Amino acid sequence: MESVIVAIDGPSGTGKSSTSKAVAAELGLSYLDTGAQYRAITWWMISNGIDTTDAAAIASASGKPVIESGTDPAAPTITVDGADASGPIRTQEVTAKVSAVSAVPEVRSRITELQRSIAAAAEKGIVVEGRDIGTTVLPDADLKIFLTASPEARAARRSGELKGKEAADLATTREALIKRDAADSSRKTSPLAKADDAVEVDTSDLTLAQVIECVVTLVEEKRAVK
Ligand SMILES: Nc1ncnc2c1ncn2[C@@H]1O[C@H](COP(=O)(O)OP(=O)(O)OP(=O)(O)O)[C@@H](O)[C@H]1O
Ligand SMILES: Nc1ccn([C@H]2C[C@H](O)[C@@H](COP(=O)(O)O)O2)c(=O)n1
Repeated sequence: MESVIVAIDGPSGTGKSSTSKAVAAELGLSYLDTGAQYRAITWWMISNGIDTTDAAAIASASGKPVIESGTDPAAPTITVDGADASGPIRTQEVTAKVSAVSAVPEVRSRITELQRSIAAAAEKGIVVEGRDIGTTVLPDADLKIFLTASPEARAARRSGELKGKEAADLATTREALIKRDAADSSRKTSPLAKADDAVEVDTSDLTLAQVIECVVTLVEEKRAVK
């Protein structure tokens, strides 16, 4: 079977990670969570005392951390300077600061290069999820999907996830999602955007299983005509 490259983009909480992992596992493909890489570099900046509001300081430190991503969809990994970063990158502090760090052009060019080399090394193909995969990172992807969902649906999903941990009420969660999407969509360098040739899937009223089935079908259709 020929290798296939699938780009899945969309705002926060639309189901990119859950869908991409499941589709990759079902089709025997690799999986890359590019948001985890931006979170990892943000965590490194915070841990190393870099002011995350100072774009020049972020730019000059951006080449320092060594970020590695494991692409097995059953057990994706992320390390920074050899240490497991999968827990620390999910804190509210990282979530609040990741948009500012990922807007710095030097950060984006470094992480984009890393993403392209990982995709090129995936022999059977890969599902890569993020914000600018179809537009900038892999503009020649075989299939581009843009997932959307209403802010209400996305906030409800996130609140369900956070229950008992760093729980916030629904309205606060909704506002935080909207604020992060606005920052990610309005930055100058490769903003969150739908590629012209992407297939848009509104997941608001679909179960996760339905979204997975829809994307698997789209990949299989692409493979059949390759
Ligand atoms: N169609 C769906 N119906 C109900 N819940 C869903 C659906 N898709 C995803 N979820 C749930 O919503 C939450 C967010 O999903 P996921 O992390 O995959 O989104 P995401 O787009 O990758 O978000 P982010 O960009 O913030 O990482 C998870 O708890 C997931 O199980
Ligand atoms: N291709 C990407 C992926 C992610 N980012 C930034 C913007 C997001 O707010 C942040 C965290 O992503 P998440 O873990 O929520 O998917 O990372 C980006 O700029 N480009």
